Amino acid sequence: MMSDLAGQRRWHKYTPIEDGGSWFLPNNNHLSHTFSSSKHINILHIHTYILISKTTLIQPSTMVAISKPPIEHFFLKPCKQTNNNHHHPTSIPIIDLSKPESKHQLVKACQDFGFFKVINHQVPLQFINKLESKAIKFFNSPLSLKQKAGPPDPFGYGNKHLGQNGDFGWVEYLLLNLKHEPNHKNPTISVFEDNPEEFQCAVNDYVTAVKKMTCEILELLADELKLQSRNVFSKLLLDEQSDSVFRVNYYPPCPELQEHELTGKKLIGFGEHTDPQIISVLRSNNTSGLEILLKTGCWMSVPPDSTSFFINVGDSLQVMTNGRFKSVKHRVVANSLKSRLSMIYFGGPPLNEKIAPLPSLMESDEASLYKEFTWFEYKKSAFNSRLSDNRLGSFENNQHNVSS
Ligand SMILES: C=C1C[C@]23C[C@H]1CC[C@H]2[C@@]12CCC[C@@](C)(C(=O)O1)[C@H]2[C@@H]3C(=O)O
Ligand SMILES: O=C(O)CCC(=O)C(=O)O
Ligand SMILES: [Fe+2]
Repeated sequence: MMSDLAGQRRWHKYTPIEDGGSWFLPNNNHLSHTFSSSKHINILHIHTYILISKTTLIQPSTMVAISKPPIEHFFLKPCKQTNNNHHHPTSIPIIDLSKPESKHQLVKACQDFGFFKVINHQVPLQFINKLESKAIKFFNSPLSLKQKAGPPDPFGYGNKHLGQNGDFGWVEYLLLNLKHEPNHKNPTISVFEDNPEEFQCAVNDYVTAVKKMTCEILELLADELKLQSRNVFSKLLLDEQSDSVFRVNYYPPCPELQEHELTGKKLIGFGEHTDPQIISVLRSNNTSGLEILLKTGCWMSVPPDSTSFFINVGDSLQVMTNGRFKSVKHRVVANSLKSRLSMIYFGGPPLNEKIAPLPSLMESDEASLYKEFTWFEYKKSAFNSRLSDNRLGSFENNQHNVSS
């Protein structure tokens, strides 16, 4: 069967191939070639590319017939278990920062979920709103302009590609380096033509306030864990050399998704993963999408709240607490009608910092669950991994060498 695809103007849905699957093709003048179903090649990479790209050229040499509906590859498997069990409803822990006695709850949240919501946080609303409006302006500007700040290597503007290893998502983002490096200019700055410094200023104000709140939380945690000093965690973020990053994610609405939502299908915005750093602090607009993986193996949707912060334990904090705190798996599903904008501060240690369980936390006969490594080593390995990989796996101590 041959299909001539010349001159398609809109997204089109086809059902032309033997297995009866339907598939989508973007509006793309360069797709003026003939597809033949005799050349079946099942490459997910190409399927997804064809599905999601409204702007990217697809080289004729990579054109293949598609035997399955590409949009299917973006669908997430529905959860068989239910999380709205009426007897034991699961809800996200809410920590009121104006009540220091909440530190007990804070530790419990890090142990049970690796995730919690923070209210009464003292981060000035004006910083949040200013940065949010500048970010929205950026994402709403022409693609050609945004691309001047890309591709992310790893910093800069990214569109649908996540990391360097073929992960995709229905998302655009700005990834910015917060590490103090002489002569380092964030790649995005030049894109804000009217006043480039203003954007950097908005980022600095926001990050400074969020970092302050984050350090307070880390100190409450250290306190409650009875660690030798309150600043064991926070000093890593406050260090001049702290390797922290900042990210703004923009999930455009996906109208094509509407018909599929009726059947309960979900589209990947940002695939499941854990964050490698110590701690991640997220603020989003009021569009849902974020989900966390519960111990039951069930994904729970996090109700959005633009006035609060959502915090998750990163892999490094899991290691420093020898597994007491959990680096939670999370993901974002795309929305058919509303855009989601999230801003995330990833607090990381200096590159040369040794990441290991804190001695004062270990019981006398307790063995480290992890091999010794520096943040540099872990980060390098993380950036070479795929989004959903179990990145800590190769740093775990196995049964034979735990006693050492
Ligand atoms: C596939 C990816 C994409 C990674 C690296 C690797 C695995 C984990 C991803 C994140 C998740 C947390 C923020 C980030 C900045 C980080 O440190 O790890 C992300 C990074 C990227 O978006 O580039
Ligand atoms: O954009 C979001 O809401 C979360 C994205 C995320 O988990 C990340 O960037 O690491
Ligand atoms: Fe994340």
